[in-house]
Amino acid sequence: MRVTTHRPRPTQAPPATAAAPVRTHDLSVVLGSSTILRGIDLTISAGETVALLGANGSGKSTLVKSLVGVVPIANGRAELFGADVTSRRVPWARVGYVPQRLTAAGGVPATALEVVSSGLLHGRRLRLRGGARARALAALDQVGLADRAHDGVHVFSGGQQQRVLIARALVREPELLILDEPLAGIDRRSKEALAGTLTDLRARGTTMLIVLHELGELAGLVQRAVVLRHGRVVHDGAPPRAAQGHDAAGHDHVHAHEDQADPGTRSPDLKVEW
Ligand SMILES: Nc1ncnc2c1ncn2[C@@H]1O[C@H](COP(=O)(O)OP(=O)(O)OP(=O)(O)O)[C@@H](O)[C@H]1O
Repeated sequence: MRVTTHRPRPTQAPPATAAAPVRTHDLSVVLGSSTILRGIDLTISAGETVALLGANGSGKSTLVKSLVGVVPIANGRAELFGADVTSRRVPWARVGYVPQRLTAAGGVPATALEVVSSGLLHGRRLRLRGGARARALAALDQVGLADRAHDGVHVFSGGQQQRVLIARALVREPELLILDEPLAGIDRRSKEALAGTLTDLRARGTTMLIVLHELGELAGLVQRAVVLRHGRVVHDGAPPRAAQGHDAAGHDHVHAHEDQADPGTRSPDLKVEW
């Protein structure tokens, strides 16, 4: 069943004066006694699709968490749509965020429609408005799960649960979508469905920041890659090509871990494996 009730997004470019969806300046994050991010300068303009890449522990999740205010900023600043993320001015209704490795079920029996509808609730709105059901169905349709709307998410596969959570972020029709490892641990069919969803969103002008371990199914979608190593940006530009043989069946995807890599002895071409 295809439900096509979502409202078309205007396609015209934002005014030249519009604040960038994401901007950081000299951003540093300290967790415990460790400096996790150092001097991050990053601007993402409206409509861009940016991959945030890097080895395990390089700071990717910490960076997106600092953008959505989940971890404190030690130095510098981060802004969403021109509003400092530590202020009350952030237009959260314009932002969708799906954290890493969160299941939709959470031990609570709920249907996919209920989980997605909850995305329309927030601090000041604890009751759903008219039209919420149609919007939730449309968001489920965007991730290819409209026909499973009334099924309990506890019976869904990991990939389907991930798609429900993405639908929960999409139901508010965010202008900025931040996804942390959306492809991790999901089956190939779900990956392809997700790639299709994100391609549609890009066509509608949604700005996307996607944390990825490797480009994989999203290689054709990503326009720009920001690569972190040891909490610093070491590349910001064209997406890298996959390492030779990385896509081959049987490749074991062994990746260097930041904690294990010794900067003094690392070979020059052991940059970040994706
Ligand atoms: N709450 C915390 N307290 C102390 N250190 C932390 C905390 N959270 C994360 N770290 C450390 O910060 C570093 C960066 O972690 P982060 O999760 O941002 O990396 P990542 O690039 O997203 O890795 P992965 O690809 O494995 O998800 C790691 O060394 C991690 O152990």
